[in-house]
Amino acid sequence: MKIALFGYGKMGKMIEQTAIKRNHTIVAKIDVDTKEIDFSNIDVAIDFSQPDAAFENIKKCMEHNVPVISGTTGWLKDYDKAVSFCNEHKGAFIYASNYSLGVNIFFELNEYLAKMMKTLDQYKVSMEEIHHTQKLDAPSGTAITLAEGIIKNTDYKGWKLEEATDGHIPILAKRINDVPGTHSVNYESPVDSIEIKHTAHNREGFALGAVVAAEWIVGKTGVFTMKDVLNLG
Ligand SMILES: NC(=O)C1=CN([C@@H]2O[C@H](COP(=O)(O)OP(=O)(O)OC[C@H]3O[C@@H](n4cnc5c(N)ncnc54)[C@H](OP(=O)(O)O)[C@@H]3O)[C@@H](O)[C@H]2O)C=CC1
Ligand SMILES: O=C(O)C1=N[C@H](C(=O)O)C[C@H](O)C1
Repeated sequence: MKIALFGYGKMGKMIEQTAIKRNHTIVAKIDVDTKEIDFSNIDVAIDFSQPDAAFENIKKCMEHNVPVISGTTGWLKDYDKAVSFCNEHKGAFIYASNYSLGVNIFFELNEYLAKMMKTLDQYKVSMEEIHHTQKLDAPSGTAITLAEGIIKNTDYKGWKLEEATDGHIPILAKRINDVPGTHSVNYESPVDSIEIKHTAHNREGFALGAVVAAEWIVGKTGVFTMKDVLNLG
């Protein structure tokens, strides 16, 4: 496949390595200064750029009928607009807050646990995410997906950064040098606690998942998720 990378930072570079190992070709590396893009030579675009750049990049690809894999976080206020735009242009689009297989299994586990905890009022949930200090958004996209998975299956009304007492899930976002991404969900009662945790050791899992999603989407039309790609039901 001929892949265009929107964003050639930490993730763009890792995706390039993974794509080449899987016999794909990187035909474009696009950043904020790129003036012209030859969309006729692109099979699929992968966007790991910045929160304020992602939506415009995604729309540009859809306008030119190029399927888009979106990994950038922190732009989700525009997600519904991206879905409408994709449908209007009969495009193909996947957004995932986290492309790693392990985190997508963790998402399923989180929802299963939330269903079991729904009626157990003695347990209070909280979440923690830890990332490197260059990260622009907080909480992480993955933490938001985890919170949404709990909210969907319990009576929690929403999430809040740090302290939360009024039916919201508190999320603590920590920034520590070089941490690729750690997420934990904790249920605390007066007598015990239950914690589930995912720790990324490096960025390879994110990159592999994004390339697998790119391979999967070519030739399809519609808006999909990693559940579709990984057949997680
Ligand atoms: N979904 C997932 O699985 C994962 C998602 N992410 C997300 O991916 C995004 C990128 O992460 P990461 O690679 O670590 O970040 P980096 O900051 O290392 O890379 C982002 C790159 O995007 C470039 N950029 C800025 N503006 C534009 C633009 N308009 N078009 C194209 N590129 C642009 C930046 O260039 P410059 O430096 O010159 O500004 C930079 O090179 C983040 O939102 C992060 O949260 C990260 C890991 C996994
Ligand atoms: O910025 C990062 O690095 C990461 N961002 C994603 C997120 O916001 O959840 C995924 C991963 O945790 C790494």
